[in-house]
Amino acid sequence: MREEGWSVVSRIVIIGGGPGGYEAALVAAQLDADVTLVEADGPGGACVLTDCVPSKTFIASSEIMTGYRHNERFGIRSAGLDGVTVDAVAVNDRVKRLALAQSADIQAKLVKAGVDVVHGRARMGEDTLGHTHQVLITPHGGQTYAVEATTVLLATGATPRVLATARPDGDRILDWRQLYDLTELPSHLIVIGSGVTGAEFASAYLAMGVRVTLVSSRERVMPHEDADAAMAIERVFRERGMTILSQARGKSVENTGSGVRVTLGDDRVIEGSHALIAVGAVPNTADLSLAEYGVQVGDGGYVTVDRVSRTNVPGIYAAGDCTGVLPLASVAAMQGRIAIWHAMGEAVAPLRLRTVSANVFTDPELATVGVSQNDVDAGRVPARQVMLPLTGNARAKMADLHDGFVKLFCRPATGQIVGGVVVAPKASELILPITMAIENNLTVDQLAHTITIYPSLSGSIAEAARQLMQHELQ
Ligand SMILES: Cc1cc2nc3c(=O)[nH]c(=O)nc-3n(C[C@H](O)[C@H](O)[C@H](O)COP(=O)(O)OP(=O)(O)OC[C@H]3O[C@@H](n4cnc5c(N)ncnc54)[C@H](O)[C@@H]3O)c2cc1C
Ligand SMILES: NC(=O)c1ccc[n+]([C@@H]2O[C@H](COP(=O)([O-])OP(=O)(O)OC[C@H]3O[C@@H](n4cnc5c(N)ncnc54)[C@H](O)[C@@H]3O)[C@@H](O)[C@H]2O)c1
Repeated sequence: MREEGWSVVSRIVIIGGGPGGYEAALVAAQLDADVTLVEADGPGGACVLTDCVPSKTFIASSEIMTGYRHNERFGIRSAGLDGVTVDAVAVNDRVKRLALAQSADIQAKLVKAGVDVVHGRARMGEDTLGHTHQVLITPHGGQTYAVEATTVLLATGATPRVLATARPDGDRILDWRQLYDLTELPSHLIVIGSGVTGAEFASAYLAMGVRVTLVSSRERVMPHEDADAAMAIERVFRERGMTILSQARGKSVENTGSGVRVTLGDDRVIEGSHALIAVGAVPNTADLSLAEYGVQVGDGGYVTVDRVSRTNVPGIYAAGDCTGVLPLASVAAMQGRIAIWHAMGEAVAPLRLRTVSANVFTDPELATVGVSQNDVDAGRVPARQVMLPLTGNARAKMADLHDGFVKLFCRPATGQIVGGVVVAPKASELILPITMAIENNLTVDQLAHTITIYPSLSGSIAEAARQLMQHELQ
């Protein structure tokens, strides 16, 4: 804590107003720095305007449809899904309205904190080899001017990767940022790419009643996620009628005027009404004059940073998706805060990825934290583990949940919890106790002694811990 009356004035320029940039700006303002944030599209960045927030809002609408689909099983009779229609314009308007409102909230917060928010673009200027860095700022509709900054934070995010033979046209061939301009639901959506983005949209459109074909380049969907979890979710997708083409690559997509024709790597052709291209993202680092300034950029154009967000050039930091460290909003925000704390001489702990929890918002959801099955199987981390299906859980039975499980990993000798996976509705809310256990070095014994609500899905987390205790005694 600083003593009363102590203040620092420091010219900080932040390029990019997503979570990496705006959270950093708030920390800088709190520390009395003179801070300018330059954002091309709107406060909140792509996270709030086009990526994370809109997709989760769309998924919230799809969950309402899922509720209608299951009501008969609970003895609730309605006209069934026949009487339920999706007003695509209303759904998408809501998505865009909430995104803009969130962006406006962030703008207000930044202004109130004293951040100078510039709507425009910025890049590095001339390297004068002095103690400050020149940043060139071009406000929308204005003249370019230069600012000398003691600290620069690059937080420019990433953009959907484009396949040259399947360029999004905003009409029938779409990237995930163009989906919300559709005025009708697709009749048959072909999703190319089964990473987290592809899986989330495939799941949400399927729930909306859309016919979905998922083109998956690997043997299973979400190849970077826990294999048991990804296979459980793939099984649910198939049971609900999704067509999944495994080990298939989208080679080209053609807009035929009335639909799309997708040619796969093995020259098979599939037809649908629309195609969603979800084949990853590329960092927004090409237009920042980084090479001229000597800022090191690694494979794929990601800015190279250390665990306190420093680039190789003193005074220049980077945070978020432009660094490729772990493309999550939560990680971007922490990298940004760490950069400012470090730059302003505050006590700062280097970024720790060990306790970052992540969630895939499919139905059911998939949440993970800590060491993974791959780490254990490859012998990188010695661990004991248990995988407990939710089918035995009383609350799951009441809610008619058949798919899902809790998996826990702990140290063999001490029982210290080191990782976990939850596949369940709202797994994003259920992963927290495991995250807290890892963060605080708790053991399965301590977790098992925690009294949980009965009946509750979280009861299965304590139950999994109990099973690992029993295992220890054998
Ligand atoms: C479909 C989708 C869903 C996602 N869902 C989740 C989720 O549920 N949870 C989660 O944690 N993460 C999610 N993510 C990831 C998350 O959106 C990103 O990790 C996060 O946006 C990264 O924040 P950032 O600050 O690095 O960049 P961004 O949010 O991309 O913001 C960067 C901003 O910088 C601006 N910019 C770029 N260049 C310049 C320049 N030269 N001058 C001025 N401004 C510039 C850009 O216009 C952009 O607005 C999702 C991603 C996608 C694609
Ligand atoms: N809920 C969340 O937190 C959330 C949601 C979406 C994205 N994200 C973040 O964004 C990151 C990137 O995810 P993503 O899914 O956008 O990208 P990704 O790179 O993880 O997945 C893209 C997939 O497309 C495949 N692919 C590439 N070319 C293809 C082709 N021609 N045909 C078929 N498949 C092809 C790749 O093999 C890969 O599996 C994630 O790791 C995650 O951190 C997070």
